Amino acid sequence: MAYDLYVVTDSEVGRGRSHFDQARLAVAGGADVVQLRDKQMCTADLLRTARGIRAVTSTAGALFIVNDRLDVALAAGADGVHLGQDDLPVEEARALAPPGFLIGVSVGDVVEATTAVVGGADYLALSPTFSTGTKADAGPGHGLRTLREIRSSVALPLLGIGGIGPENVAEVIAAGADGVAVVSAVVGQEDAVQAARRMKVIITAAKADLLVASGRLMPDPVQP
Ligand SMILES: Cc1ncc(COP(=O)(O)OP(=O)(O)O)c(N)n1
Ligand SMILES: Cc1ncsc1CCOP(=O)(O)O
Ligand SMILES: [Mg+2]
Repeated sequence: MAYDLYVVTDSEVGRGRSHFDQARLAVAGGADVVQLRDKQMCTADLLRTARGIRAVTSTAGALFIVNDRLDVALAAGADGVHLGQDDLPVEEARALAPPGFLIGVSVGDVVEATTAVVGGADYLALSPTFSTGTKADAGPGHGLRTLREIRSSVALPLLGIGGIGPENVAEVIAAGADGVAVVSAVVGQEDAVQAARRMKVIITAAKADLLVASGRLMPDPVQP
């Protein structure tokens, strides 16, 4: 399961585009995962939107995650749900979800990370990794030292989220993240497809650098 580039939709940052259009552009640019995140829509609209994004992500071979709402995720046939520390506890979601349904959990330290693992999480997101203007209540960034600590404590896929863009994504991967979740770096850009492609290129190169450094991949030969 690839989590390299995980794009979260946002009605305020998304330049007036619908969640569906943000998702369509994200997958056209190579996003591996799309999350529908909306705190304002009524449940019926959220479900209609989720069904549309389910279709476009399935066609593209990308994963589809719904933020907060296990009920909507299940009704739309999403691949999973993302839960924060104040949302439905992961063990409750696990008990309700069918086998194979993905549950992601936001964590801020090693204790929250190990608790989420015990509760049955499938992936973790260090939230926020850096400070961000996109989520008003996100608080200060936990930073790369915390990311490294979590990486060395848990084996689950680990994402960075918050304040990540082309300028710092390679550092986040080098610190041990399996991928990054972004809002403004993709859906906030005028050319969201190109922005996603650029992020993917940087992530892929950063992962290749790590493999070379670990001796598991031969470097490209230097051209004469
Ligand atoms: C991939 C990912 N990581 C973190 C979050 C934040 O979740 P949460 O802390 O529950 O905050 P809200 O997004 O619900 O405001 C996320 N949504 N996705
Ligand atoms: C949804 C969310 N959860 C933690 S930070 C964040 C917003 C990240 O937005 P950006 O990528 O624009 O910093
Ligand atoms: Mg939440």
